[in-house]
Amino acid sequence: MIHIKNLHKFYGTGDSRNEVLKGITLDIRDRDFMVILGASGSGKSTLLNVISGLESADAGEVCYNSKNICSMNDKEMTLFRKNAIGYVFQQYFLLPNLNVDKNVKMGADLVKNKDYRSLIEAVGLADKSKKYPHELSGGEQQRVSIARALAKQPKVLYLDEPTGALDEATGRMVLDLICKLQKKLGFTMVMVTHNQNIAEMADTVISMNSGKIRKQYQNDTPKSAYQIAW
Ligand SMILES: Nc1ncnc2c1ncn2[C@@H]1O[C@H](COP(=O)(O)OP(=O)(O)OP(=O)(O)O)[C@@H](O)[C@H]1O
Repeated sequence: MIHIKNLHKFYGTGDSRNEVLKGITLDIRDRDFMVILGASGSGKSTLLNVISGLESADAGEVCYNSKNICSMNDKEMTLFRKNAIGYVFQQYFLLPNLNVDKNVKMGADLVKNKDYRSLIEAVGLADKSKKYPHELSGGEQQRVSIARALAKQPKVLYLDEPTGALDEATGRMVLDLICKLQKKLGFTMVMVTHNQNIAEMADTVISMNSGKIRKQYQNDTPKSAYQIAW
């Protein structure tokens, strides 16, 4: 369980000081698939970055199993991110001079996971494991970045617009894959997206506006990537 309590985040100083998170309180259940929706600039990515430990909070708490990451020092935070968290972004951030196998191995090596090749297989790229990122399509590169994130065996996977750079058919395929892997491996998943239709796939949906949560609801029967409109 992740407990987020009265979280505040500011950017800038003086007259240009901007409160981007205005007291967010939220619980994320283990194994939940949570989608965060909201207009551009509402604070979705900032919330994701703060609760995943990529950015610091200015006030409030983010507790993983009762441990508040906001009071961790740099060393503790690095260890926490390494051991507990996986990230997938709209840009794939693959290393261009490493092939698929080596890109995924990079994630696996952080936690000494010897079984990372099963993930390359799970994302359907076993036959392309010797290819370099520039030899792959966008959807294939995103699948590599998902395999790399999961090779760390994270307890929570944070995704920021993972289908933002993909066409509809590829986006559906990537979402379907992520959801199947979540069911199989049992991690918690929090995804930021502009695409309101994707919210129908989630267990829990958060809607943000001007740095606050305006709406939160559960889907009793989440849809699959092939059942939603796009
Ligand atoms: N590093 C930063 N420095 C200053 N302001 C920032 C920084 N990052 C974000 N902001 C501001 O914080 C606000 C929220 O940004 P954020 O990226 O969290 O919104 P978002 O809802 O994810 O938007 P989008 O959907 O367009 O990605 C915006 O007004 C943005 O300009």
